[in-house]
Amino acid sequence: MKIYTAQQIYDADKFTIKKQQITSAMLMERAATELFNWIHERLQGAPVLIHIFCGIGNNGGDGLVLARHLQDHGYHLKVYIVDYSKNRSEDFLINLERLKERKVWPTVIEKGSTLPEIGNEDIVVEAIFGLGLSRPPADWVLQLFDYLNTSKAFKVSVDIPSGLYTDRVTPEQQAVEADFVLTFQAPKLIFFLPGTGKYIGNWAALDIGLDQEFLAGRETTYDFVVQSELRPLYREREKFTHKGTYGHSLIIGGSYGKIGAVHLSARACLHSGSGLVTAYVPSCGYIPLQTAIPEIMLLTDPAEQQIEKLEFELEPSVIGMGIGMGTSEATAEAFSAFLKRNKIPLVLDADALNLLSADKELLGDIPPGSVLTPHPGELKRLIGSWEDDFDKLEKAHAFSKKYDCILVIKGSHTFTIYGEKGYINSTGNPGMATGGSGDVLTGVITALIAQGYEPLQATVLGVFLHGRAGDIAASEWGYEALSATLIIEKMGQAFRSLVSEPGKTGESKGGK
Ligand SMILES: NC(=O)C1=CN([C@@H]2O[C@H](COP(=O)(O)OP(=O)(O)OC[C@H]3O[C@@H](n4cnc5c(N)ncnc54)[C@H](O)[C@@H]3O)[C@@H](O)[C@H]2O)[C@@H](O)CC1
Ligand SMILES: Nc1ncnc2c1ncn2[C@@H]1O[C@H](COP(=O)(O)OP(=O)(O)O)[C@@H](O)[C@H]1O
Ligand SMILES: [K+]
Repeated sequence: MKIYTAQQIYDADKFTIKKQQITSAMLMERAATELFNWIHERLQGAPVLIHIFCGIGNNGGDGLVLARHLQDHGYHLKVYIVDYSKNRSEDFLINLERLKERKVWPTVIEKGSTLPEIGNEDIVVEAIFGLGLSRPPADWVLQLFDYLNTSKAFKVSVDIPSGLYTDRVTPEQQAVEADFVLTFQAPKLIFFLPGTGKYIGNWAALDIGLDQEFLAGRETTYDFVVQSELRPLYREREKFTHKGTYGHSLIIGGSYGKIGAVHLSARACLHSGSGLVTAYVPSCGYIPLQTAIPEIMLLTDPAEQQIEKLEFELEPSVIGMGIGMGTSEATAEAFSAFLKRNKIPLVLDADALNLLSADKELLGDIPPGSVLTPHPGELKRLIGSWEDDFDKLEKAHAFSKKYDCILVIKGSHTFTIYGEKGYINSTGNPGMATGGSGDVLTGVITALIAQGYEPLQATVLGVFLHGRAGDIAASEWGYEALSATLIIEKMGQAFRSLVSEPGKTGESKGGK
């Protein structure tokens, strides 16, 4: 699902209006009718009080159309005009007249107005600012946002939470904290970034019939990856195949007290379809790993407690490395010498990333197309600190281009960055914020590369399946009890769901 910029949406509006020979007011009618249908379907005429706060632009116009439809269907409502400017849009004015024809007279809220009482059981719909916000709102408007935020009423934002920009974040940012955002046509990038996503409890994208051909023709930087896009990538196993068909993964890592990390990666790799899995660990890992996972093979470093040599004859299809490996001087030296010799594709995580951050020259030695999977702390060490999420993305793209690597920014919505492009993951849950879940991801991506998936496809698919397995595990165990091992156990179901379930598209988890 492409993520469009505000300008691309405005362009699509214009194109659609021209091609379908409709007026902009008709497009607004269509958009707001979708809003109404969504709400009506859920409320079914319930006698709840709905407060609708409208701005004076087209976002406010949507609010007015919604108010008219709710009024026509007998809902109990109060409508307000947040009068932050005298530049009313044409379609706002048309719809204000249409509402007044129904004898609904909105209350004007301006600087100094007493704000309306909102009950805990009421519903607030806010259509104050949409994509058009271009400068900080006036203080009294910000106070209104605060007032809405302190209310316990369920808050629905139209298109985006008022106060958020679509293409930047400001340090003083103040916005409506929406329980639900009903957004037009496609989700917006800000829904998925930690700094702005927290204003979005949940969201749904409403199809307002913008021209599909025009939209499909737009180049976008980001894609919100949904199941229907991944399904065609999935390679079914064929009958006359053998373990050699599905690659040999080598998992390198571990140190005294952190052998479990290799256990998790290797097991995840095994359960994600790698034909063969070997682990390379310090000698202290031999007995526990051999005992815990009989299906894998082991190579050991001569050193007992940490990796100090990193030499082996094996020629695996791919190497996943760094988990639990430590960053001691001896390990760093072995790692550096290994990188100079190695030509095999790499998936680098945890301490491999920390070692690269400590000596950035080593980044020149990683094979092109390698996958790096940092969590935010590791990312900061790799690319330096950032001012906000947009700055972070810019630096991540620059890093990926400079070192020709795939950068996986792990988080609530994991971003896979490769060159100019970014892929936003749609699966996963806060239960996965538990030690070892990243080690599992390393194993999953490694296994997919071993099976012949291109590294970028393997990464995007692996991140999705890892999150899906976490979601399946959470539905059974809840968030608190979720553990990395439980994620691995659900990998099979995650693969199966890719082919057997229809998959949701227009609606997703939010940031709260
Ligand atoms: N035909 C269309 O273009 C459609 C637009 N739609 C709605 O239109 C919205 C965009 O509408 P607009 O472009 O009118 O913009 P908004 O309604 O978001 O904002 C209103 C106007 O306020 C002004 N403004 C921006 N920041 C301000 C500030 N801090 N203080 C005071 N004034 C400020 C701007 O001039 C802006 O145009 C979308 O988010 C969506 O809700 C939908 O109705 C679908 C169709
Ligand atoms: N709140 C969350 N929502 C969705 N996924 C999450 C959340 N928190 C963590 N995850 C996922 O769990 C994994 C955690 O990785 P990481 O921090 O490296 O863990 P560890 O180092 O303990 O293995 C990542 O894939 C991340 O995307
Ligand atoms: K809004």
